[in-house]
Amino acid sequence: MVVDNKVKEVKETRTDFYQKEAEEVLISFDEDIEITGGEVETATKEEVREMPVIMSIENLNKEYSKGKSVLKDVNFEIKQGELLSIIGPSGAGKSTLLRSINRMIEPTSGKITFNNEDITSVKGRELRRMRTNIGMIFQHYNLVDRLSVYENVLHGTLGYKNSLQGIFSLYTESEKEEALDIITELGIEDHIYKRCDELSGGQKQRVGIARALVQKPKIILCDEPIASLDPGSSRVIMEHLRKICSEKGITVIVNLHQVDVAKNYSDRIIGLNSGEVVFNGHPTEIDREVIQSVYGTDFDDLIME
Ligand SMILES: Nc1ncnc2c1ncn2[C@@H]1O[C@H](COP(=O)(O)OP(=O)(O)OP(=O)(O)O)[C@@H](O)[C@H]1O
Repeated sequence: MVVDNKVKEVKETRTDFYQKEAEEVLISFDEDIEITGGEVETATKEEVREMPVIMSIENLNKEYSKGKSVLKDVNFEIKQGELLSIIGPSGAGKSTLLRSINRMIEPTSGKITFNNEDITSVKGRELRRMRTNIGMIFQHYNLVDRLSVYENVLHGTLGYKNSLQGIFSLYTESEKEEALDIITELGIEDHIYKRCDELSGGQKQRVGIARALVQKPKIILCDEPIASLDPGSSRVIMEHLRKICSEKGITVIVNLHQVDVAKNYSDRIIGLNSGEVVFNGHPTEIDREVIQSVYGTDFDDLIME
């Protein structure tokens, strides 16, 4: 009886949480939120269709524990040079999906093809080579706090070095020049010799982007890049990501909680609900009905056993 009451209480609390999240998404969708700023140039549906495919995800499944699928038969293509946002409620599987793309998380089954090469089970040197092509930025930045901005950015080149060069942080003149150019592009050149723990969140995230860029990636994965930032800093970060995509032709994939931000900056949006792709389309196709399907939840599925 005590256990039954506890389960009921947990169920009600979690149901309230997800209902509140869905309501907040709908409210922010209806309002003009500060983060989105002014007009942003994104690709039309036709332009996205014309972009070449850089990666294919086929029948991707992930189970952390046997029989409990977190990703369920996920299928979609990623285009070269698009900004693709992944939206969905907490626990939908956004991080799992993003981290499966560079194999930080091993999928349980399915296939990932990158530049026509099956990367689902590559190992060792091949896996490292594949990862140099895929940069990543994180919600909590993942920088080395006691090192300077410059050193953190130069760390992005480590994927190209042997372990001895890496240990002694041996960087070439051209790597240093390039890092400097990228730091300047991101507007953090005044802080170049500062330790990263002296920076604001928005500045730290720009260091994270610069570190990903020196890696010369073809794809940048961004796991909730603005979740810890205020609206002003969030806008700066989204504008940089948009620019990287439009001007450098790098594919940017962003996990986002804010539908209005996804709608404003993306060329395409994928909606995940309980590990399934329930929407894959152009931002202009997002309406209240789509939001309900992405954020509507079968609450019984969310109860921990
Ligand atoms: N390492 C892990 N071991 C076991 N279960 C996990 C692990 N990582 C995530 N999960 C579970 O997988 C599901 C999807 O989690 P994931 O973090 O991918 O979702 P998300 O959509 O990114 O959520 P959020 O928006 O809250 O970050 C959740 O139920 C989560 O509890």
